[in-house]
Amino acid sequence: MDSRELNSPEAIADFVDAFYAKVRVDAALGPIFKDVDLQQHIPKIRAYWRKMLLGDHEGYRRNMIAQHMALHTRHSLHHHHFQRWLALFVATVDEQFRGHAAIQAKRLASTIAVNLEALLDVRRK
Ligand code: HEM
Repeated sequence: MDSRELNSPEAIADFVDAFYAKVRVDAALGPIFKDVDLQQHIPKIRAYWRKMLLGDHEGYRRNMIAQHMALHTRHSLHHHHFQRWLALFVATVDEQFRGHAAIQAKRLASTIAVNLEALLDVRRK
C-alpha cells in the first residue's frame, strides 16, 4: 500500500481505525478494550491525535492520565502492555504513513507511554 502523510484529520482518523483494528484482536490488549464502547472512544482518540499532531486544541480537553489511572484500578497494567501498545502503534504508522508527522507521532507515543507507565508504577507502590 502507498504510504501517505499523517498530517490531516482524515489521515489521523484512518490511522486510529487501523491501530484499533490491531488492538482489538491482540491477545494482551484486546481483553482490556472488551468493555470499552469503541463508538464513544475512537472519536476521543482521533481528537487527541489531532491535538498532538495538528495543534487542534479544541477537540480534546480531557485528562487522559486520570482515565488511565482509573483503568489501572480495573485492569492492572504492566510493562508488557505498554510494550505491546507501542509496538502496535509503531507498526500501524510504519505500514501506512511517512513523513514528519508520522515520525512525530511515534516519538510522542513512545515518550507518553514511558511517562504514563512511570506514573502508574508510582501508584502501584
Ligand atoms: C498499556 C498501554 C495502554 C492501554 C492498555 C490503554 C488503554 C486505554 C483504554 C482501555 C482507554 C479507555 C478508558 C475508558 O474509557 O475507560 C484508554 C483511553 C485513552 N488512551 Fe490509552 N492506553 C494505553 C496507553 C496509551 C498511551 C501511551 C496514550 C497516548 C500516547 C493513550 C491515549 C489514550 C487517550 C487519549 C484516551 C482517551 C481518554 C479519555 O479522554 O477518555 N493511551 N486507553
